[in-house]
Order: sequence, then structure tokens, then C-alpha cells
Amino acid sequence: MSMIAAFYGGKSILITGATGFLGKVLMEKLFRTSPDLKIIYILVRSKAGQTLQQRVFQILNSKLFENIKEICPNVHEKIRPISADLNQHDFGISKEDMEELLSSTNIIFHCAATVRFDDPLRHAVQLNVTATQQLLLMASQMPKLEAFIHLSTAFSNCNLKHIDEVIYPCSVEPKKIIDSMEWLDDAIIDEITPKLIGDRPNTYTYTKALGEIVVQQESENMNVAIIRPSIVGPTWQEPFPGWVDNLNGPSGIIIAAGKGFLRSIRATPTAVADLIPADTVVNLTLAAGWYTAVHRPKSTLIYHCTSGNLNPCNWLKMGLHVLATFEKVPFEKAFRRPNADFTTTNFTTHYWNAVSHRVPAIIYDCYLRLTGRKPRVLKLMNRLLRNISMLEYFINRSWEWSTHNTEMLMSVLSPEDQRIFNFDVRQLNWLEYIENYVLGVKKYLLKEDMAGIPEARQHLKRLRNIHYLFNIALFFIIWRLLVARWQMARNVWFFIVSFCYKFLSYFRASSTLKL
Ligand SMILES: CCCCCCCCCCCCCCCCCCCCCCCCCCCC(=O)SCCNC(=O)CCNC(=O)[C@H](O)C(C)(C)COP(=O)(O)OP(=O)(O)OC[C@H]1O[C@@H](n2cnc3c(N)ncnc32)[C@H](O)[C@@H]1OP(=O)(O)O
Ligand SMILES: NC(=O)C1=CN([C@@H]2O[C@H](COP(=O)(O)OP(=O)(O)OC[C@H]3O[C@@H](n4cnc5c(N)ncnc54)[C@H](OP(=O)(O)O)[C@@H]3O)[C@@H](O)[C@H]2O)C=CC1
Repeated sequence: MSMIAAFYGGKSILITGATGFLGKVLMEKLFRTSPDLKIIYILVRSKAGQTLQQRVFQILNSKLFENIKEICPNVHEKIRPISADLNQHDFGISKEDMEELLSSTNIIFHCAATVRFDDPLRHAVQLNVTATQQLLLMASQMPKLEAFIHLSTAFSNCNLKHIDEVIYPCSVEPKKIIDSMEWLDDAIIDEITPKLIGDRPNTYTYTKALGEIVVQQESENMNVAIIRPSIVGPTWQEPFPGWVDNLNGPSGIIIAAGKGFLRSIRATPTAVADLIPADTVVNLTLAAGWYTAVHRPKSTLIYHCTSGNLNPCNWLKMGLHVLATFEKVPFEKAFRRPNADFTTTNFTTHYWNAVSHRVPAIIYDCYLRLTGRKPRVLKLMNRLLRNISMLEYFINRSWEWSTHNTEMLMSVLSPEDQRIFNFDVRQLNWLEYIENYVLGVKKYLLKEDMAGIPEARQHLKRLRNIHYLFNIALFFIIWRLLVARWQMARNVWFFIVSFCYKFLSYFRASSTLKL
């Protein structure tokens, strides 16, 4: 019998960010392993014209939840969406809903966040810091609360090279930052943002670090744990391999490369690609929830959920295997044949951005214009290059994360729990995982059918022929221009032709002699 699964049985669980990538995998696993849980409250906002119920319906009817209705037939009754916007005071939760949450909740998983790197500081602080503070305030009024699990990121202290499972201070207290956001205007906030974030690359990592400090400061008398995953990738094993539903992390890059838009990227090939599968993060999160509630450690434990120190993979290995998988399962309607390389200097990056990215985009836009359509490829390309520049920080450095707490947690699990809530990344086969990643991107993000693979191959063959024809035509045009205008080119051409003629004559003469 799994102790962790049994622990969640009969419990009332509150999840924020349940409509997000990790939140959905977390909910699925909870229903699959503890179908007798009492209820899952999820804080949801209406979005893109969808009501809360429509959003929940969409999640429950998605491929990810395919088997849940069999395991937990009354799953609809066990999810209770609560209308909430974490940007609002008290999250805009109604009085009745708030009373129910406060009186019933046993466990909180706080996953909601803004994960955008370019969010203005005010918005990132509101969601990643102030909302965390408010949720802790709510948690402190929950008499039945057993554990509060906060999802942070392994990159919250990415300004350090070696990161321990501790909370590091920031130069300005989070409370001061929260206060200042209330009276400073946007222009001033924009001006002071670079000074505040210091040697961190963006507002996301900075506000996640502030969020951790808030958790530490506001969690008196509560059982709290912080999970710090690195770059969360698609599922490794559960409920099935390769599930992914957003463009974050490497997924967008894989699409851009597979569709032939991206031909080079500035990356350090030997830097560690610290990816961690979503189901591994969820298993560790659930195990930490159980441990925190049952063993009640004296201080807040931080768990690094990373792969680099136990089973490292680097960007070169990842890149090469992504490209090899494109050969087996090409994406449909590619712009160019997928073929990419890493650049390592400013000069080569700018050169290849011009030659391999912008020039083909301009040529294609000319073709669109000539055929009476609206040019759009250069705009798309510039956006892609801008977005990639925001990720570059993370693919040109390596970090070391210590994992003592994570290893301790693994060691206290029963063999049954180690199997059901497996977070031992040493067992991960990277080649298999990356192949499933590319397949998952094709199936679940691009919604492409496997039956379309022969046509996609044909399309790539056509692109290859166009590429060869284009190169031959370009060569002849340049040659004609040179020979027509430049005596030196004529001399070189005459020399090459006469050399070939002499070589052929010699070859013919020597073969006649042999006979
Ligand atoms: C010798 C041979 C060598 C071989 C080499 C081969 C080389 C290449 C082959 C391919 C290889 C792949 C392997 C290497 C790749 C390197 C990968 C690099 C990844 C590094 C990731 C680092 C992450 C690190 C760290 C931290 C981890 C975390 O804690 S947080 C989670 C991660 N967060 C993110 O990733 C967020 C990043 N994104 C953003 O901040 C923003 O989206 C953006 C700033 C990048 C883009 O903003 P922008 O305003 O331009 O676009 P936006 O409006 O957001 O979107 C445009 C349209 O796209 C849709 N969209 C965008 N994002 C998503 C999403 N997540 N889910 C769904 N849809 C999304 C959006 O809706 C828009 O659509 P429209 O509205 O229709 O326009
Ligand atoms: N993905 C990754 O690579 C990593 C993620 N993490 C952390 O894991 C956690 C989950 O990340 P992930 O699932 O990828 O993120 P997603 O962006 O997929 O999900 C974010 C969730 O937060 C919710 N949310 C955002 N703003 C609000 C709001 N104002 N009110 C209510 N809900 C809101 C979103 O709801 P809605 O659907 O309405 O937008 C969504 O459910 C985050 O804390 C993140 O920092 C850590 C390391 C890596």
C-alpha cells in the first residue's frame, strides 16, 4: 500500500495554477493515485471568453485526463472550481467560497505564477510575491491545514553558480518592494527594474526569489516546503510519455527548428541542459506534501528538482537528438528543411541571423508580395529572434544544484512509493525522452497527425530540390555577372576551363596507352 496515496485519501486539497502546465499534471496524478480524495478546490479565473465550468470541462476532456473517468468516475464532483483572480484583493473570492476554503482545506499546492520573462516588474511582483503573501495569510486562517507546498524555480538564484537548498536574501526586503509597487508609477518602476533585479536576467527569476523569502517570513506555525524545478519538460512516463501543452522552455525552439525557421542559436554546446520531466516534478511535489504534513520538519525544507548533478545532458546532445528525430518524424508544412547549428560568438550569431534567418524571410516575403499576399515572415522571424535572445542566458551557462533534501526524501519512501512517486532522474534515458519530447510537440502542441508523415517527407524533398536549384541558379547568376564585368574573373574562368581540358586530355591519353 502506498503511504503517499493513502495520505491524500479523504483530503481537501487547494491548488492554484491548476489550469497551467504543471497544475494539470498534478491534478491528474492526484486523481489517479488517490481517487478517494475528498475534493480538489482550484482557483480559476475566466479567460478567453470561457467560464470556469467550460475551462474545467476542457481539462477533464483532454487527452491527459483520458483514463481518469474510469479510475475516478465521479471526478466532476470532486473538482470544485472557485472563481478567483490572484491579481485582486482577497483574490476576488466570494464570502461563501472563502469560508468553505478556510474551513475545509488540508493541503495547499501553490503553482500559480507568471512565468513570462519579460513581464513588467509590477505584474510579476503582484502574482509571484503579493499573491503568495495573500495565500499564506489565507493559509494561516485554515484550522485543518496540514501542509503548504510552494512551487518556485531552481533559477530563482541563477545569479549564483552553486545553489544550495536554502533561501538566499535579496538586497531589498520583499515587503518594501510590495509597498513601493503601490505608490510608484510605471515609468519609475521601469527605470529602477534593472537596479532591483541586479545580476538576474529577468523579472521572473527575481520575483520568484522574493516569493521564496515571503514564504519563509509568513509561514510561522505552518508546515511549509518549497519545490525548485529546473526547466520543466514534457512527461517522461505518466500518464503517458511526451505530454506538453505550452511553448515554454525548449518547446517553442523545437517547433521553430522543426519547421525550418530556426537555423542557428547561440548556445554553449557543453553547458548542462537541466531539463526535468513534468511528472517527476509532480511526484516529488506530492511526496514532499506527504512528508511535510506527516513528519513536520522543524524548518522549511527546499527540494531541488533538477537533473544536472544526477544524470547530466548537455545542449549539444539534446540539439543533435532533436535534429535526428526530425528525420524520423518530420513536422508538416516546413518553411525550410530543419537543419540548425549552435553559434558561440557575437559575430557568428549576427552573421547567421542575417544570412540564414532574415534573408530567407525577406525572399519569402517578396514571393508573398508577388503572389498578392501579405508579407509576414520577416516580422515573425524578428519576433522569434527577440524571444530567443531572452532564453540565451539559460543556454550559455551551467549551474550546480545540491539535492540533499531531495535525496533524503527519496530514501524515506517505501519501495512502493519510490515506484509510484518516482522522482529518481538517474533512471531517465535522455535519447528516449528527447525523442518522445519531439513526438509530443508534434502531436499535442502542433496537433499533427502521424498519418501526415509521408506527405511531410515529400514536402521536405521538394524543399531540398528547391534549395539545390536555388543554389545552382545563384551560382550561375554570380558567375555571369563576374565574367561579364571583370577581366580577372574571365582569366580565372579561362584558367579553370583549360586546366580541366588538359586534365581530361591527359587522362584520355594515359588510358589509351594502357590499352
Ligand atoms: C553541431 C550540431 C548542433 C545541433 C544544434 C541544433 C540546434 C537546434 C535544434 C533544436 C534544438 C533544441 C535544443 C536546444 C534549444 C535550446 C532551448 C532553450 C530553452 C531554454 C529555456 C530556458 C528556460 C529557463 C528557465 C526557467 C524555468 C522556469 O522557471 S519558468 C518556465 C519557463 N518560462 C518560459 O519559458 C517563458 C518564456 N516565454 C516568455 O517569457 C514569453 O513567451 C516570450 C517573452 C518568450 C515571448 O513573448 P511574446 O510577447 O513575443 O510572445 P507571446 O505574446 O507570449 O506569444 C506569441 C504567440 O505564441 C503564443 N504563446 C506564447 N507562449 C505560449 C505558451 N507558453 N503557451 C501557449 N502559447 C504561447 C501566444 O498565445 C501568442 O499567440 P497569438 O496570441 O496567437 O499571437
Ligand atoms: N514550466 C517550467 O519550466 C517551470 C515552472 N516552474 C514553476 O512552476 C509553477 C507552475 O508553472 P507552469 O505550470 O509551467 O506555469 P503555467 O504558465 O503553465 O501556469 C500558470 C498558472 O497560473 C495561473 N495564473 C496566472 N495568473 C493568474 C491570476 N491572475 N489568477 C489566477 N490564476 C493565475 C494560470 O491560470 P490561467 O490558465 O488562467 O492563465 C495557470 O493556471 C510556477 O510557479 C512556475 O514558476 C518552475 C520551474 C520551471
